[in-house]
Amino acid sequence: MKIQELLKSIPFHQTTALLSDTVVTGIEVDSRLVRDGNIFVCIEGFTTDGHNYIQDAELNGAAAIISQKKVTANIPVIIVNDTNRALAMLASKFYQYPSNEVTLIGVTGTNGKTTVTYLLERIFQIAKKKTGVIGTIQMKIGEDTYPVENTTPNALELQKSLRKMVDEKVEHVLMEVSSHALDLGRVYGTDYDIAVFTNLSQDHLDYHSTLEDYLQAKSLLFSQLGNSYNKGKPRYAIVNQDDKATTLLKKVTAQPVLTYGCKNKADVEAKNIHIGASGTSFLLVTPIGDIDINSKLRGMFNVYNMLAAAACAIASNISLSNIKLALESMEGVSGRFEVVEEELPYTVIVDYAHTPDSLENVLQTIKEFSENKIYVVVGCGGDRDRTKRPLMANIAVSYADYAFFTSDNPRTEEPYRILEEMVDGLKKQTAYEVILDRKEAIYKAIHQAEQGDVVLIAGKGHETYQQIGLTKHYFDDREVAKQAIKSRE
Ligand SMILES: CC(=O)N[C@H]1[C@@H](OP(=O)(O)OP(=O)(O)OC[C@H]2O[C@@H](n3ccc(=O)[nH]c3=O)[C@H](O)[C@@H]2O)O[C@H](CO)[C@@H](O)[C@@H]1O[C@H](C)C(=O)N[C@@H](C)C(=O)N[C@H](CCC(=O)O)C(=O)O
Ligand SMILES: Nc1ncnc2c1ncn2[C@@H]1O[C@H](COP(=O)(O)OP(=O)(O)OP(=O)(O)O)[C@@H](O)[C@H]1O
Ligand SMILES: N[C@H](CCC[C@H](N)C(=O)O)C(=O)O
Ligand SMILES: [Mg+2]
Repeated sequence: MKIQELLKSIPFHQTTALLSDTVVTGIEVDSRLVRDGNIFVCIEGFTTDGHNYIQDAELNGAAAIISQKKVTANIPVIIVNDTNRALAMLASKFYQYPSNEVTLIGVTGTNGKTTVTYLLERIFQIAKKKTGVIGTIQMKIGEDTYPVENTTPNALELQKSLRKMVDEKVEHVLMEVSSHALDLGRVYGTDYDIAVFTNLSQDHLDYHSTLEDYLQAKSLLFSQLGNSYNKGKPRYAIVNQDDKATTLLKKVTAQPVLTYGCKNKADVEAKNIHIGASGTSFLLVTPIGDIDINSKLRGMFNVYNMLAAAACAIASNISLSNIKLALESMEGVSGRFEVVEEELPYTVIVDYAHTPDSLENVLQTIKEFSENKIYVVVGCGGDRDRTKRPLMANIAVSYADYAFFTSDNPRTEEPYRILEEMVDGLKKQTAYEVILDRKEAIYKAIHQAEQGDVVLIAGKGHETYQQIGLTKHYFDDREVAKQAIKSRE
């Protein structure tokens, strides 16, 4: 694409040199990956500043620089107010607005995003639509999977991935949209057909200064809904009527709203809810009719996830019978309430609960069906919201009979300090121990379990690493749990 054509996507900019008829061969944000004819976009990061690498980019053959500062270079420099936003606009144009060519569903909220996207994947697969998924676990195109760094990729990766999906005939894309992504403009210029909100509770207060700030970031998905390029498509906002944050989301969206809930009157509701040890049943009440659902997913929080997915499916013209078939055939999501081995005298569950609210939900669910003691193995991530540490520790001991506090990705923090911050906040004398090494903690918990006990290993779910310092060491809670179970025999 000619550079003049590409630059039409960022109308207000200044150039330091007259631009030739240069053909842009690609866009790059990492100077080390720049190739001949690429334009290099300088991003101010959290660790370093892309503006420091302009010379590297030049040496690697960059054709032009997009900068938000006055810089000197031997190639044209295009100055914009905000390079993050410019990147999103340029990438959307370079990849020819792929979000206009698929039905794009964005899911945001503190908990349940991954679960809702996989419920939707199942629903659209049952309805014989080719799907793509972008989220915490991986990126998926049909059945092909690709590793990811972030829950929501940066704008460049996102537009590239969406184009690949269009090329591979994907019709419905289900993607998680994190608050970081919304705040950093990773999804500007992306045209969502449906925006879904799960819930809001405390997380990420390291990044967002207050809960209001965090909500404001999440609300961008709703205020941006339908403000993009293709004006022809119907769009919907799907919101949780039982969550206070929904009031703001309804205000900021200009699109029709479909509500779901169990407590307050909503368009899509669950009635006669029964939460059992092996699954959940309820009557799904919707504007297009009512239908009984018998799901293998456990916990009240999963009723909410199923309602969010069902509301979204209804907005996408999927029949109730297909919704039922999909919800009932869903076995679960990797690392979410995953029972490690069936047929044991005790139960071992691996779950991705890494926020106070999710930990409480999952422990509440276990408490409802457990016959005996509950053991919990849990930690808190390093370089992340410190205020959730004492909250999670208190929740762990108030539901479990015994807690093992252990490492969960200490990253660049001193691992022991994180655990100290957890236990220092404990409000009552209680039964717990601190075991720094996660494998040792899992072994000890599993070795103590007796008939009818439940061991919950929380926080890492599907993750296959333990990050200590800057190094990710291979670690899978499910594999370690299996080894611990075997070592008892
Ligand atoms: C805080 C944050 O969002 N960081 C993201 C950011 O990294 P960074 O700010 O550290 O980038 P940096 O290293 O300072 O580099 C700045 C710029 O200089 C460039 N550079 C750097 C070196 C060089 O030699 N040449 C060069 O050009 C880099 O390519 C970059 O463009 O940009 C990277 C590339 O896009 C991201 O992978 C990285 O996410 C890190 C891994 C991260 O942990 N992010 C978390 C907090 C996050 O975003 N999480 C949310 C999910 C949260 C949830 O809902 O639970 C997510 O969406 O994943
Ligand atoms: N609707 C919900 N409400 C509260 N807790 C939930 C809900 N759904 C799932 N959980 C809990 O949160 C954990 C994470 O679920 P999930 O991965 O679906 O959320 P997520 O929003 O994608 O998280 P992340 O922000 O890490 O991407 C689950 O393992 C479960 O313990
Ligand atoms: N998306 C979340 C995942 C947290 C998972 C937990 N295992 C941790 O490392 O804190 C984050 O990056 O904050
Ligand atoms: Mg997720």
